[in-house]
Amino acid sequence: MDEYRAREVLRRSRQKIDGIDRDILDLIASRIALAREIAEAKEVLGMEILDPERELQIIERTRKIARENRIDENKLIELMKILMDLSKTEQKEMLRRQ
Ligand SMILES: O=C(O)C(=O)C[C@]1(C(=O)O)C=C[C@@H](O)C=C1
Repeated sequence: MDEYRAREVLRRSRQKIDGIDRDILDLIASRIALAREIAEAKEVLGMEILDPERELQIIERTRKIARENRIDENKLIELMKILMDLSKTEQKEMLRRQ
């Protein structure tokens, strides 16, 4: 790869990463919106916010996907735990405000 091409690859790849980051953040916002809906449903059903069995399913699925894509599984699981923590914080906040 010559220097001209390397600069082009850097520029284009960063542009794609910016688009992907935007999509990831939009998807996180959609995930949180769904968690808010779930909080309402759980309240009606008299269910706890925390569902350890569901969280375990999500973690196991993440582990599988990490392995298939050769991504550090502990890091990816950490990321999913952060997303689930975000949901729970939002859910608690939502129910507190009611
Ligand atoms: O699926 C649920 O019951 C949710 O409330 C969503 C969610 C999640 O973020 O994926 C959050 C908290 C629960 O402990 C399990 C999963």
